[in-house]
Amino acid sequence: MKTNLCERVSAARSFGGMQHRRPPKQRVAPLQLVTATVSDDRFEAIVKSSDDAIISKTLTGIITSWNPGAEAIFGYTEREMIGQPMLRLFPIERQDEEYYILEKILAGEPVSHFETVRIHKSGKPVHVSVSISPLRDSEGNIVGASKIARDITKQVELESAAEQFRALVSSSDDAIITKDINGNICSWNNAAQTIFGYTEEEMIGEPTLRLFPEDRIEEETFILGKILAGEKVDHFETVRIRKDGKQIHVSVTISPIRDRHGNVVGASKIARDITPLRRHQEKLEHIAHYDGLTDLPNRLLLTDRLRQAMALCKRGSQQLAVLYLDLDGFKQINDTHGHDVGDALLVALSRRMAGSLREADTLARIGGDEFVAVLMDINSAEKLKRIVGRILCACAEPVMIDGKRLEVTASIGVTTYPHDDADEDQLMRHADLAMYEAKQAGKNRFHIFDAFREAEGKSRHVYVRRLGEALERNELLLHYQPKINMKTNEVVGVEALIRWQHPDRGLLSPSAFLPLIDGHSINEELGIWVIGRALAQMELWRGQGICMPVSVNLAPNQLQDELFPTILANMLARYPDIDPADLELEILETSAMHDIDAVSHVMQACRQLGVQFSIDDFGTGYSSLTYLKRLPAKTLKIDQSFVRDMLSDHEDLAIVCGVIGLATAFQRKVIAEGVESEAHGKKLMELGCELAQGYGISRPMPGPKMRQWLSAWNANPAWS
Ligand SMILES: Nc1nc2c(ncn2[C@@H]2O[C@H](COP(=O)(O)OP(=O)(O)OP(=O)(O)O)[C@@H](O)[C@H]2O)c(=O)[nH]1
Repeated sequence: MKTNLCERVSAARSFGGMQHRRPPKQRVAPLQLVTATVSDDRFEAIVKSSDDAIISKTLTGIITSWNPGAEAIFGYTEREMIGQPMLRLFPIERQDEEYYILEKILAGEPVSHFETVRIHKSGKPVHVSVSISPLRDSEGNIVGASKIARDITKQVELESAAEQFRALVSSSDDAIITKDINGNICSWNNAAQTIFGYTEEEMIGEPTLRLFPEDRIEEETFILGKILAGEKVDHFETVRIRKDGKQIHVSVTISPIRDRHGNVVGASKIARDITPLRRHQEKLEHIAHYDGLTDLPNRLLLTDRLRQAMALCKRGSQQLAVLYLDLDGFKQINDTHGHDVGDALLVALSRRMAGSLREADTLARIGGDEFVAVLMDINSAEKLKRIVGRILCACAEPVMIDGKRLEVTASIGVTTYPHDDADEDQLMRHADLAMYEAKQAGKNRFHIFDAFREAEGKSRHVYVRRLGEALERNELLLHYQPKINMKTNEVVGVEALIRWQHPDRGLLSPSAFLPLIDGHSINEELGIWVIGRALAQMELWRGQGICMPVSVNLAPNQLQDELFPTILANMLARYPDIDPADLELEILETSAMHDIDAVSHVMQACRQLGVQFSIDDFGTGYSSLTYLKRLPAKTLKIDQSFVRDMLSDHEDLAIVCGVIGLATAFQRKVIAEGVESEAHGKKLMELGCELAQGYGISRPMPGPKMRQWLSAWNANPAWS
């Protein structure tokens, strides 16, 4: 091609040389003058009114005529172009075309519908289709050329755009499909073939429904409805079926196709295969919601499922159970056999446990060797216990791993909803607390969370605050219950008992508020307050000539407080006239047993101050004799529960006898609480217990009433 072009160029140049031999002023006649046959006004009118450029030029390429069409296409006026070389319109890279054209013309040959590019006066390219014919004089000599050029820029641009579009469609990774208004496919690109597996031949004219899974057929109605309404369906994620039957996830955008009147005549659809993306998402979601080792739901999914289950329960008035399970002795397995064996055991046990649950239940692994199960539709305690028992068995059965027989057990905490009316986090926390209790109780068992106790716990802080206020507002007071020697009828002392004069609820006995602050430090505060108030009362009575021992109850933790003896010493120092031996501190048998070393140490320090001790509720704490020996208590108080029933219950009577025997053996005094009748008193004296306290003698009374009571008692002794 290149050689041809060169040849064309050199031929044209030599032709150009020939032109130079003509006289320079010789002018080529205008087209209309040299055309022998058509030279009338009509011809000129046609030329002038033509939309095409009609131009004539000499054999040297000099323009000799230029019609308005040429002006419209190339931008130059006739005046600007007459006498100018035709080359002025040629882009540099196409200038050799002029030589080629002139060569053809010189050879008497026309150039037909030659599509090329010329330059508009503005510098913009103009696409033209040119036809060039030789112009001859009357003798038939070729004297020039006539050229008709049609502006085809728009057409070329359209074709180019269409071409680009075709390239785009065929190289797209997205399926690009068009369909008619009936849903039949009109075009199908390469990517559509790749994505759906069908060739163009197989799909043209076919309904797009062929790609729809059966359960999604109605989507086509929805899509067509939108399209007919002139609306677009944007990034609609759905599922389609490949030729090989496999399901694929696609994101489709469907737009209406309109004719030039604006009527919707079909739809174009761009479908992207998002199956890998979806799989990836599913994988990520799985990782986010399932435990990597056991493939059980993790805490996140569990919380979600529990929330749904709770909503279901609320609607259907059913009950669910949350089980918090922790394996017993799992660390030992890891330590002895290695982590991998531990892992294998976790997997084996989680399968077993899951197998012992029902379809609707959920088992989740929430960490190390901890699992949570949500059991649905638990309508009886028996059913719950049966399932929990099954899980315990599933865990306790040996597992063979790598020829090793491994055995663990599980501790399970249980709570039920809505009985335990908490949110999902609290339910798990409650089950966890119950699991801890199961561990404490010896493992390989379950413990059911006590929602009632928890409710009490909630009101506890309210009580603590309220009791603090009660102390400040002087709402607390002491009542005193006499203790007598039944044999001598002598009043041997009184026990100070706390009361709360509640502004709304009236006079409250300790059982109404002390259990609610059990374990809280306000207990010790109250204990100190009681001692202070009792000492003040003793001082008052002394002024009235009443001198008798007063016993007060110590808070359980007071005996573990090393500072207590110092506090007590300071209090006693404020009442120098009171004999410390008249102050008796009553301690609970159960709290004294808690830390025998510390307790006996504090008791000894208090004894040094001169105060006495008695052990309250004796018989309820199963103290060992060794403990009893170590506690420097002068008196044992027989718990009222034994005393009250000893007349009818042989076992209680045996305990009362036992305590009296112990007191005698250890040379302690013994006093019976809960003496309600004369018969009780007589029996106790028979058994060797002379000291007594109870409703049969007197109810507790305010301090100011004591004087009156004492004189009445002395005047009328009930025991003889
Ligand atoms: N093999 C294995 N061990 C784990 C994994 N996650 C946590 N652990 C171990 O599991 C043990 C769980 O601790 P504990 O529950 O206190 O151990 P335990 O012996 O069962 O103690 P108790 O519950 O009091 O009976 C720890 O030793 C953890 O290191 C795990 O994914 N695989």
